[in-house]
Amino acid sequence: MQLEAKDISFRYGNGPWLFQGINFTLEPGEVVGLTGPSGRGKTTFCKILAGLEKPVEGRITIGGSVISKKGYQPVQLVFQHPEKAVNPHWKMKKVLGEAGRIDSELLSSLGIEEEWLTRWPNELSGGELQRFCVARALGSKTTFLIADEMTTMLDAITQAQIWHAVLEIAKKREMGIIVVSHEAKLMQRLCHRVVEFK
Ligand SMILES: Nc1ncnc2c1ncn2[C@@H]1O[C@H](COP(=O)(O)OP(=O)(O)OP(=O)(O)O)[C@@H](O)[C@H]1O
Repeated sequence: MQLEAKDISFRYGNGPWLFQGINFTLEPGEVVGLTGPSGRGKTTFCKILAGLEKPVEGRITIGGSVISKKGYQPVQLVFQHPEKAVNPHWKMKKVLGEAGRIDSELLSSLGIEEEWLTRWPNELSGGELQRFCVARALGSKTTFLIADEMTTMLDAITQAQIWHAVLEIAKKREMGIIVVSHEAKLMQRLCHRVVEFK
């Protein structure tokens, strides 16, 4: 089922319009890049797609139906800074628990070591923590993943390992992905098409 944004307009409070009348679709299994200058509203648009921000106009649907606020959210978002996305008072096993049951194959494909599960978030490196955020976003009910600068702060090897694992899973599950990045080479390598936010 397709993820569809129809006639989306948004502004914060009474501020200027960030964007108006945006139409966008993402098919299952499709990898689409989102690029454009800083501050144009890419992250805001991603939040709207994931139901974290309400559009002023327009609607988001999956297979023609508005996504319910209750229960597991099928559109999952991973941001650049994992330390802002996890509860510092929860050990990693509990952090992962938010996604429901996570299979150990997924954890090992993301390079997550068993021993890390008993640690606190501040006992992991940024790259290690981000692997957990990716794993958490890939619960079995996720149908679309939004990667907003997901690997920007990581070294090339970690970046490659994470994307390899994510793309394998996406292929297996026919999951659609949005990649937000300023790195043209990464976009070229990963995406079927790229949309520019002007
Ligand atoms: N909660 C908020 N309240 C008011 N303004 C906001 C809020 N969040 C973001 N903005 C503003 O909205 C604009 C768009 O921000 P957004 O983060 O969506 O842009 P972006 O295209 O993702 O930028 P970047 O490429 O730098 O990440 C910016 O000018 C930002 O200052």
